[in-house]
Amino acid sequence: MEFIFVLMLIPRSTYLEKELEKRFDLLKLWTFPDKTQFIKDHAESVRAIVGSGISTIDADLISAFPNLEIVASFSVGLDNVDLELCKEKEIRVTNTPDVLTDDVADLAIGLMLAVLRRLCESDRYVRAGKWKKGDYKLTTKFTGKTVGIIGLGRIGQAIAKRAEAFSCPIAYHSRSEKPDMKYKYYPSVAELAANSDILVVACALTQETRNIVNREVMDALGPKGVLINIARGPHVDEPELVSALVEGRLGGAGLDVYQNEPEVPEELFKLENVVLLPHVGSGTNETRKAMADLVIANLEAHFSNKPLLTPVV
Ligand SMILES: O=CC(=O)O
Repeated sequence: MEFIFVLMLIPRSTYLEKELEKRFDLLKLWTFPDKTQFIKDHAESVRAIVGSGISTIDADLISAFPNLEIVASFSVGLDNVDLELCKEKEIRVTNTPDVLTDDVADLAIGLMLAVLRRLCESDRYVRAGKWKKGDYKLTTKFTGKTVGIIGLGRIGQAIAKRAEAFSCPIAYHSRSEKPDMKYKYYPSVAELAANSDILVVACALTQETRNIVNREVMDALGPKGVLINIARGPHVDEPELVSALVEGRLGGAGLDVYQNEPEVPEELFKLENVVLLPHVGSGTNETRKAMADLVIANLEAHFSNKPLLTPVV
């Protein structure tokens, strides 16, 4: 497909870049030192933007390209895209659901095990030669713990299925009860937290779910409770989380996402009951390739006037 200008905002996948280059005229924003000049020069030509889940696609960016037809995001989350404006301007939006569900759910379970069984800390113990001086301390059992999930969408359900294999009772909170689900529903997040050993954030980030894990929720989870966040940093009141962990009001946390990535509150670096990952939920070779293929398939469908594979708008 020649002379279709596609703008990629940040480098996320060399495979995606190469495959896009085979099919479109790819413009890589990060390679242009003067972004304002770049936008002036290419305002009329850009017909597609490839987003990434972490790059902001707001009113300013959208309005800078009057011939923009589609935003194809290399992510499932679209909280960084102004969806309302896209709707208004009839700009199509796609994301990459399903293909990353397993990886993100696997990682959530990995974080639960890592926090409760202190996997990272005991690895550091061996590497530092401390084992020769004595055994590592006892940790906390995972099997059978009650797992509370905020958001029982695709990823929430995949986490529930995996946790069930560890004999964990499952409970959840979502906007409304899902009658076809056998898990216990709590209409409030604080109630869910009070009745869970491990609380997992697995919902989309929206105005309603921003700071859904606040001080009240952390206090309800309590000094033995563990918070896992594989969704988005702004779901959690981060300064409150740091205080709760530092003061021992919360038992531990496994985090893949933060409010201001790649910044991570340094107070957390000292805590053994915290496992910190650099936003790698979908970060496997297999899944990132599948996500890239889906981005490309959506763009190809759009520019061949075929139905989009994973349309959101
Ligand atoms: O965070 C990653 C995604 O939304 O896919």
